Amino acid sequence: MSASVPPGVVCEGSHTEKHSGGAVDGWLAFEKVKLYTNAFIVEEGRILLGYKKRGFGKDLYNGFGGKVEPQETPLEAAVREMQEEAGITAPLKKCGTLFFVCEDIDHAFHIDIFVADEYTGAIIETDEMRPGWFSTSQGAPSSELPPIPYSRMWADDVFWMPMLLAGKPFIGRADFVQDGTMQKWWFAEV
Ligand SMILES: Nc1nc2c([nH]c(=O)n2[C@H]2C[C@H](O)[C@@H](COP(=O)(O)OP(=O)(O)OP(=O)(O)O)O2)c(=O)[nH]1
Repeated sequence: MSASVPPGVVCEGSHTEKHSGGAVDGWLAFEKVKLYTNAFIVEEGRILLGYKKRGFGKDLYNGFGGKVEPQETPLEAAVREMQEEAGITAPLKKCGTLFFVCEDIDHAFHIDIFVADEYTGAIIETDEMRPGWFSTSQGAPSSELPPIPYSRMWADDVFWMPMLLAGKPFIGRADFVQDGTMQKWWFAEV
């Protein structure tokens, strides 16, 4: 199916809507868009997340990422951020794109999401992130790792993370109001 996608979401081919909802009809308005990255290591039934120690998204678990600098491609930025925030180098591949709008921030976030199934280097805690492994097989009694902590992640992640883990490319948008509530969302496989 290829029905229209939310404003800000770019979809060149066809897509299949997977999740949508929210308490309001309209999407939040935005003027400027800034480019960001977010990257994950997924290997052998586990995923590397970082507990964000400061700044935007403080106290939430997330992938490793940040702003794309003017001279960089999103892939270069994703590799750099992974090195800066977790100390490792990974052959990242793009797996999705997220458009994120916060009522109290003057720009929208275009976030390219990357994943790799291997890395080199030693994982380290940094000033920004405390990395840790989580089980990707939710509820599997044999796993010694904790399950993915969705209740301590951005509220939209539970919708697209299963597509990332299944290796299915995805797009989506989530709007948040000032108190941190997600007020509208839409996600699709592409
Ligand atoms: N999982 C998830 N990540 C999100 C959402 N919204 C959102 O901005 N992010 C990510 C994108 C970026 O990786 C990160 C925001 O970047 P940041 O605030 O760390 O960027 P920054 O400019 O401070 O970073 P830096 O370049 O200085 O390292 O949060 C979301 O809804 N879910």
